[in-house]
Amino acid sequence: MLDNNKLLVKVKKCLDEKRFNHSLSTAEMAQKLAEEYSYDTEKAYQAGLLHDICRGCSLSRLELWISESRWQLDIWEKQVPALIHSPASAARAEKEFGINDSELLEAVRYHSIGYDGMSRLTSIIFLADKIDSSRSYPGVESARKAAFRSLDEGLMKVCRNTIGYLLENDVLIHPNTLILRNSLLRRKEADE
Ligand SMILES: Nc1ncnc2c1ncn2[C@@H]1O[C@H](COP(=O)(O)OP(=O)(O)OP(=O)(O)OP(=O)(O)OC[C@H]2O[C@@H](n3cnc4c(N)ncnc43)[C@H](O)[C@@H]2O)[C@@H](O)[C@H]1O
Repeated sequence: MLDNNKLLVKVKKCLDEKRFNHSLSTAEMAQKLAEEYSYDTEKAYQAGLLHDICRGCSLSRLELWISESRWQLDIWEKQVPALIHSPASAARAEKEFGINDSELLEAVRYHSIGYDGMSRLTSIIFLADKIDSSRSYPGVESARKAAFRSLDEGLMKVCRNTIGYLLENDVLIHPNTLILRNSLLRRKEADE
């Protein structure tokens, strides 16, 4: 595993100040969630730091990162340029940062859209990206509290916020997030 200080310096070079601060607070939130849910806090912190390393890249650069990697875009991601930075960040983490931990890379790759059946780390990064201390949209505080009651409760709130936000903006919603939300709802109903 890379030394955290070296990683911070390298990640800082990839991002503007606002994005770097978001990545840092996502890493800190991921570390807290990992502690809460008995996961490797160091790995969660590093995944949080790396999750957006391609967020500032041009579309052509994003496509280049993907084309030179084993990662692929699905048919929905191909239609939403704002989603391409996630698989591209996984590709860059692997190639430029030398990360070879497949669980960490998968958490970076799926941090925007999630999917039903996510690992604990992927769930933590999906959540941390949306509830980190730099976010201030309506409903974020309630999602933060839910995330520390249970991972599923946090995921449910974050899916609801994300889907509502995308509907409000009349944009395409990736089906992974809809399927994740339906599955969480089913699990909740089965537990009641
Ligand atoms: N399932 C999906 N299908 C299709 N497109 C998707 C998607 N999930 C995310 N996207 C879009 O993909 C982009 C990247 O998303 P992410 O990968 O989740 O977030 P980001 O890089 O930190 O992006 P940014 O910070 O610029 O985005 P924003 O504040 O608008 O928002 C980032 C996130 O913060 C939350 N959020 C922000 N403002 C909100 C609001 N007013 N209400 C509720 N939730 C809000 C939402 O979860 C939102 O996705 C975003 O533009 C997002 O809209």
